[in-house]
Amino acid sequence: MAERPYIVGNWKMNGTRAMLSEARAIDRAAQRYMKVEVAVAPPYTLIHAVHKEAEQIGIGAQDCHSGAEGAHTGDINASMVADAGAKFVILGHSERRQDHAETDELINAKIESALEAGLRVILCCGESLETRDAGEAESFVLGQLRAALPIFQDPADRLTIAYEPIWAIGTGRTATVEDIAAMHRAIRALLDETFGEDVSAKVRILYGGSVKPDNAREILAVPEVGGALVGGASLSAENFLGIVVGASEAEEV
Ligand SMILES: O=C[C@H](O)COP(=O)(O)O
Repeated sequence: MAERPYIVGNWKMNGTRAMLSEARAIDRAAQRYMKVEVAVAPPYTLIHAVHKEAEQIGIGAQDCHSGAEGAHTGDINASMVADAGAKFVILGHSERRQDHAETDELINAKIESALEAGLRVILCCGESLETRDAGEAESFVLGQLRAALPIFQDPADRLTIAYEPIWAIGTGRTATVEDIAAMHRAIRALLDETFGEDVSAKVRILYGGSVKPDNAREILAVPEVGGALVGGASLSAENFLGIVVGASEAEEV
């Protein structure tokens, strides 16, 4: 694996200031696992507070608006999350695509705006169960990525991909390691073809979907997997750090 494994906690719509103690615990413990890059994406309301607590971990946002400042009540743009302390933004998550009808076009506009604001992007992709059962998982996922990859001029520095099969998110059901490896290989081949192998090698591909302390090591030991995007298990420092430990152990194998 070219880079350190990257373990990112996506807190989704969870967390009040009471979560700051968890963030502090994650940050302090992360200093013991320097072979792993650790980050969290709190809700907008906590980005600045977590950023102020964090010495070791990276801080990101879960979304951003595609535009500059202006009359968009309730929206937050990329410069605003960067100003609050975020260094990356998660874009294209299936919950945004489903709950907010986000299209590839809108996601692309958000990517452009995030890159302009100096943010790194974690670009999510993943198929539904129907698509997988129809045998179209790979073409669907690669189609999602083909729509966005050409925007990245400097992918080595700016892009991380998160493959998250929708049917594995929050369900307790993970894809098999064979399925994960196969999809990650297909994504890698697309990155090689789009950017060339040297640049592609610097882009990590994360797996997301019910990653927990008890399955983290097995998933993260898959050579094609460069880390994990963790939802539910990132809400407790103990569970999240269990995954960081799994990543650290998988790295030593
Ligand atoms: O962004 C994280 C993913 O949606 C995975 O969520 P989960 O770990 O709760 O399944």
